[in-house]
Amino acid sequence: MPPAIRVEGLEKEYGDVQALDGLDLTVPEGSFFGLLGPNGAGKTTFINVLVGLVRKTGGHAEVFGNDVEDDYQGARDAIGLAPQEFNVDRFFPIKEVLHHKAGYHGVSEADAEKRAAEALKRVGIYDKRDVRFDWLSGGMKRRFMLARALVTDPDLLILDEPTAGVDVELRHDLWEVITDLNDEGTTILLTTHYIEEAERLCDEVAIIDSGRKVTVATPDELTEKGSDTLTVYLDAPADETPALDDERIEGVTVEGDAIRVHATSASEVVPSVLRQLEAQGYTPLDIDIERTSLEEVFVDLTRRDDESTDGARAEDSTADDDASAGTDESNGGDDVNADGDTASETSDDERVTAEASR
Ligand SMILES: Nc1ncnc2c1ncn2[C@@H]1O[C@H](COP(=O)(O)OP(=O)(O)OP(=O)(O)O)[C@@H](O)[C@H]1O
Repeated sequence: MPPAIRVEGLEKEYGDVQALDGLDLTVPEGSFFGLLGPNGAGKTTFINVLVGLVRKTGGHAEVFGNDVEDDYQGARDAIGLAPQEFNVDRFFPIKEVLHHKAGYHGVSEADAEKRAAEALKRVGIYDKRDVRFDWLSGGMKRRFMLARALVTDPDLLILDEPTAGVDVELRHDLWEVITDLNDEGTTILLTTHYIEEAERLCDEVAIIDSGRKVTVATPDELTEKGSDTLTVYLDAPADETPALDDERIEGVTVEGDAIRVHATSASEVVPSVLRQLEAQGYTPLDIDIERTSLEEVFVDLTRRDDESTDGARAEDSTADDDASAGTDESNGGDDVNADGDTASETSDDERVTAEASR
């Protein structure tokens, strides 16, 4: 069985902007895979290439072995996408929006109805089935986006910041729904700015920056890349930095009565540090261990040193709005299916492309 996603040397240029710059990534079937990256890293562009909303300018991309361009329908039918934007037809009851969506992907009329009901039940808004999208609350809209992604019973569920701006309770509800789906075998690709979300849910995380992969690892492996801080509080201020001999120690600093020891795993060096301090005449009273968070590792791995960064990001932010809607302005709107989709899909993801490129 081919992997859920395999991309090699993937490139996308928007005029002068290199949104994807030789991205290599493999998402195994059945995994819960997180995609992290700072604003403008290329996450949405990557997703849009997979679902056929943006045409790549180089490299190779396939979904369950289907080339995203040469076998667009095969790739697209395997994917359920919950995009960042609420790109939903607002004039129909939500159950009809789901029927249309299922029908577009070849699901029969009778099955479409059943699937729509199941999807709405799963996300907890079945009682709202006759309501138009606009009349749903913000939280229900987020639930609906997930239902719409599920209605085709996809093998690969792509969630682009599914919990952005939702309250804690809904976030936990959505986590439960997607965790259940993953347990049932659905591969999940999740982009998020909530590091805690990636840490809790994902079995593997890819960090991308400037359109390239920085690293792929489990959340645990990533946090191990950072260093912890062990603080030892003494009975009196230290006059000088004690010499601590242990190859696991990366650095020692002193601040009054606090000695801070940086090490890959602070808890492992506690006995050795205390023993050495006591041998040098210090009296430790208390200790505190601060573990590196995935967030710190992430910031470290994606930190940009040059000062031009802020300016570059500021410019990015306007284009980002377009990116998330799947348009492709600088290329004159060369999206793969901006024009190619039938009316039955015009209420869906691809309609946005057409609208946005007007
Ligand atoms: N339609 C477009 N036209 C021109 N430039 C674009 C377009 N879409 C995206 N870009 C640029 O491509 C780069 C990658 O954008 P993309 O939206 O894919 O990043 P992202 O990682 O999804 O960001 P965010 O986390 O802010 O959603 C950015 O520099 C962005 O400005």
